[in-house]
Amino acid sequence: MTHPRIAFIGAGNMAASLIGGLLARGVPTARIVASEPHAEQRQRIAAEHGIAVLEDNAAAAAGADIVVLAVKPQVMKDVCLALAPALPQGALVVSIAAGIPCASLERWLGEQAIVRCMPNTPSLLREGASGLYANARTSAAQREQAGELLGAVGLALWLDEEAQIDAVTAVSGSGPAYFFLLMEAMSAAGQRLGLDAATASLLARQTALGAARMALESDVDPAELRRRVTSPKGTTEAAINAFQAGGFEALVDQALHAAAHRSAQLAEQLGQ
Ligand SMILES: NC(=O)C1=CN([C@@H]2O[C@H](COP(=O)(O)OP(=O)(O)OC[C@H]3O[C@@H](n4cnc5c(N)ncnc54)[C@H](OP(=O)(O)O)[C@@H]3O)[C@@H](O)[C@H]2O)C=CC1
Ligand SMILES: O=C(O)[C@@H]1CCC=N1
Repeated sequence: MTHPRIAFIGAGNMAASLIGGLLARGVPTARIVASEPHAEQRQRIAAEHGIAVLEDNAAAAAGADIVVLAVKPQVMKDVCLALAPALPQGALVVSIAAGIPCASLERWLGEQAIVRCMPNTPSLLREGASGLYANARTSAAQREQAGELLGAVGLALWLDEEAQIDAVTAVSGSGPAYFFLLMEAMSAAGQRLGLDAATASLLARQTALGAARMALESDVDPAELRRRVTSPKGTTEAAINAFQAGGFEALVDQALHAAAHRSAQLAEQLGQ
């Protein structure tokens, strides 16, 4: 199988997760290159993953079949304007930036096949979840290429409308952080209840893994799985009642709306 040549522009947290996941899937190191302005980060990523990490974005993009834009939304315009003349003919651009719409990328890069996607960091373990949206210039073969790229590191779902990316960002793009927050809070509470830090943390993390696997691997929906843990007048009921008295569902709703709103706001602020 011939692997496409993939260039990552920006080698930060999300790029490193995708790179790690792709390599674990068997993509040869020689097919992946990245660029990154800071020498220390270049050396770290190169040493960790065994790929070439260059200083110059244009040099990294040269000869690439897929150029993944993995810089922060705040620098995306400048990066695109500088990169535009160096984009290889026929290359597919994949943007993972929160907020930045395809129309802005097209304005900065020129007439270009662009897939906008929202991945998440569990891609590193090939347990990622991404939503993808392709602009009108993207061919069927390029859509397939993008689907394979993100599908190699986890679940990759195509979206009907670009605006849905804001919701994907709120649910799964930012989502790992919510579960980490819950693990932190459960671990801290466990310690206050008398467990040592290592035991409380391990119990919280393993329980998250077990619950996630049950929710994904059984035919039973999470609400029923929760009911099966919740004995009438038992300990779980006491905990769930406390969550609900504190407005847990409303708080989750509020948090996800804040994330989606921030994604739309980034488009307004940075997409011009
Ligand atoms: N982190 C996540 O979980 C997710 C992030 N994303 C998106 O991925 C993108 C990257 O986020 P994340 O990885 O968290 O951020 P990071 O800051 O970790 O990564 C961005 C990288 O780009 C580098 N960079 C800065 N300026 C340039 C430039 N001009 N050319 C090339 N590289 C540059 C940064 O270097 P330096 O730090 O030295 O300035 C940094 O290493 C964002 O657009 C974000 O919205 C999407 C989904 C999930
Ligand atoms: O926090 C952020 O803006 C990025 C996008 C999704 C996850 N991290």
